[in-house]
Amino acid sequence: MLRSLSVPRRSYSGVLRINQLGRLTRPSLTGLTNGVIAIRLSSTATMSRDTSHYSDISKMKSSADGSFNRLASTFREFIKPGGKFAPEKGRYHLYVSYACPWATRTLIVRKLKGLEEFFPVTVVSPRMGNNGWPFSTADAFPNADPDPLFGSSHVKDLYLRANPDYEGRFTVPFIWDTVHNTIVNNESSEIIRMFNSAFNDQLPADKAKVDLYPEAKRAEIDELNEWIYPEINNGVYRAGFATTQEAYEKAVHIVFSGLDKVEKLLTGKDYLVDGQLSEADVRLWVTIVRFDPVYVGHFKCNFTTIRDGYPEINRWMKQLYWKNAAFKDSTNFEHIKTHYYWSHSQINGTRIVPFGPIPTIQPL
Ligand SMILES: N[C@@H](CCC(=O)N[C@@H](CS)C(=O)NCC(=O)O)C(=O)O
Repeated sequence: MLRSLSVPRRSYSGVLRINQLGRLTRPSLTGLTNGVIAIRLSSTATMSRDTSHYSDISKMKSSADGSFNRLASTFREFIKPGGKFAPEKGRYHLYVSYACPWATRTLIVRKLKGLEEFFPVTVVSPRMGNNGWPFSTADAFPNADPDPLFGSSHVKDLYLRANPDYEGRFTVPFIWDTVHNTIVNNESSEIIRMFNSAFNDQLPADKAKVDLYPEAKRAEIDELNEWIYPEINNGVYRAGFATTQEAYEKAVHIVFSGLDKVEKLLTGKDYLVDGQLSEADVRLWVTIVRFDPVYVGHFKCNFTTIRDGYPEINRWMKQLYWKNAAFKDSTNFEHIKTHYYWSHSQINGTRIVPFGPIPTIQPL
């Protein structure tokens, strides 16, 4: 496709880069008149600014003491009636990875709330290389999709389309708005809150009444989220991405003391907050289901496994997986295992994906 574009100088002065499949990713320049150049548009044309320090996770810097600190998400708008982003069918799109726990939160809640038609989903390939998350057109993988909106080759192309000056990591999940052609929100904890309530008046009664953050239980849920996120959800990453022995040991002890607390909380109970499924379960579950297949080995969280060391957590996890399709259908162990073991070459240089555990999740 050949198009004329007016582009600022810096966007065509970028260096040549080779993507993970060995392809040249600089757009080819075919003419230049008065600042208007003809660019043979490849889907990578939007990414000529050098953003490799954000897209390549193997080059991610840790803090001076060797600990991992997650950057805050930056697109933080809300879908709400009367707002810039109104709750409308056919308007939004959800981009996810099956591998990513934060993205899996959004898939689970989307399904629990029956929002499939409001948020069509695109799944990236699990092999995150030096350009970040690829779509299937750049890296074919079973159950990965092409980008249906723009034919982008990588998630980063969409971030730079939304904001050419974007500074930050190119993360999933995120919601794309086809009216303003931008990212509405890339923070899963906020996306699941929107899913929980913003579309209720357009949903059938049985789905509208599903409430994962009920008024009466909010204080209890907030209190759980407050320690489960740093100690467990992000805790496993802090153990796995630590670059000193000291930072790792500190982080891994926090993970297991968090799990000990959860084991006590779940004893004899089906849900964290008495009697009902809430967002606290969803937020914890996505980490627990990855624990034995990935975090025990890859992130060195190996004091014990969930199946051997935490019978109550294991029972809770299996029940949700085997009895609730929203959980099982949002989980793809092939994507999960491949992503972590393949993508973090700073931790697993051979990129070998372990065969076990067998089974990946135990039967009920
Ligand atoms: N705060 C974000 C975190 C999302 C996130 O870190 N996603 C990871 C995958 S699990 C990602 O896309 N990382 C890409 C990168 O850091 O380059 C959320 O909860 O939505």
